[in-house]
Amino acid sequence: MSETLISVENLSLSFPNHPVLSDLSFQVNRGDFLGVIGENGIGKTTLVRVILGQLRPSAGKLVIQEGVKIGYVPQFRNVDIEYPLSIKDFIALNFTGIKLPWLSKKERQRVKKVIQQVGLAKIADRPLGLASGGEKQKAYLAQALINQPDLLILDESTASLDPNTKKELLDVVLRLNREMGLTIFFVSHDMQMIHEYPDHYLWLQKGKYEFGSIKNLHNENKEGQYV
Ligand SMILES: Nc1ncnc2c1ncn2[C@@H]1O[C@H](COP(=O)(O)OP(=O)(O)OP(=O)(O)O)[C@@H](O)[C@H]1O
Repeated sequence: MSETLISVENLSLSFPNHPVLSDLSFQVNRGDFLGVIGENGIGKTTLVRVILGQLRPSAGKLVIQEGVKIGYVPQFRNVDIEYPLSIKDFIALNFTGIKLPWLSKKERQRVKKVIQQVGLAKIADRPLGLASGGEKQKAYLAQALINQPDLLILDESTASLDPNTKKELLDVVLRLNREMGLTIFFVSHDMQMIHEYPDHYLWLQKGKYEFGSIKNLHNENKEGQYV
């Protein structure tokens, strides 16, 4: 039986006078690639914040298996052209539990490894400020991988990237999923990407939701976009 990393049971969450998530139940198993879709304001980021422990459900529960490490890739935001750190140094910023002001040999090897995994080896010494949008987003992805997470959350991480760059980033994510068994929680508006990459989907809708295998996501919605 597959190992459950996140188990959500009858979860509801309301802000004052504003119900957002209602009676939600689903599971994320190790190795899943879950696509989370839904229109603006439906509660996708709110759900991510519950997983990250920043918000408490109003009812029901969300249980994360003990010891599960989470990596988080934010929405793309531009970095100033003057930003002084190299891509490599930027990625190393995310190490947790560093005891020394400089990196150990093991940590340097880890930085090298994630840089290779996301395909930035050739430009690792270039200032991050001079990198393209796609390269910057790969640097954020590498940062999220540095502490060897079990679960990677991508919250609209491909929004505002052009279609080819989006695909390139998701190809890297898919490889991490397939080859290393990294569990993916991919939040997106982009129905086409949801059809193409994930193996499961969670579709948040007003007062209801759908959860299941991607083959049950109806084809008539394939061209739909939630923008
Ligand atoms: N701290 C808060 N207090 C009150 N309302 C909030 C708070 N955070 C979010 N909301 C509201 O809850 C709803 C869900 O927001 P959320 O950011 O989860 O939506 P989303 O699906 O991620 O939307 P988007 O696709 O636009 O990012 C929105 O109406 C939002 O305004």
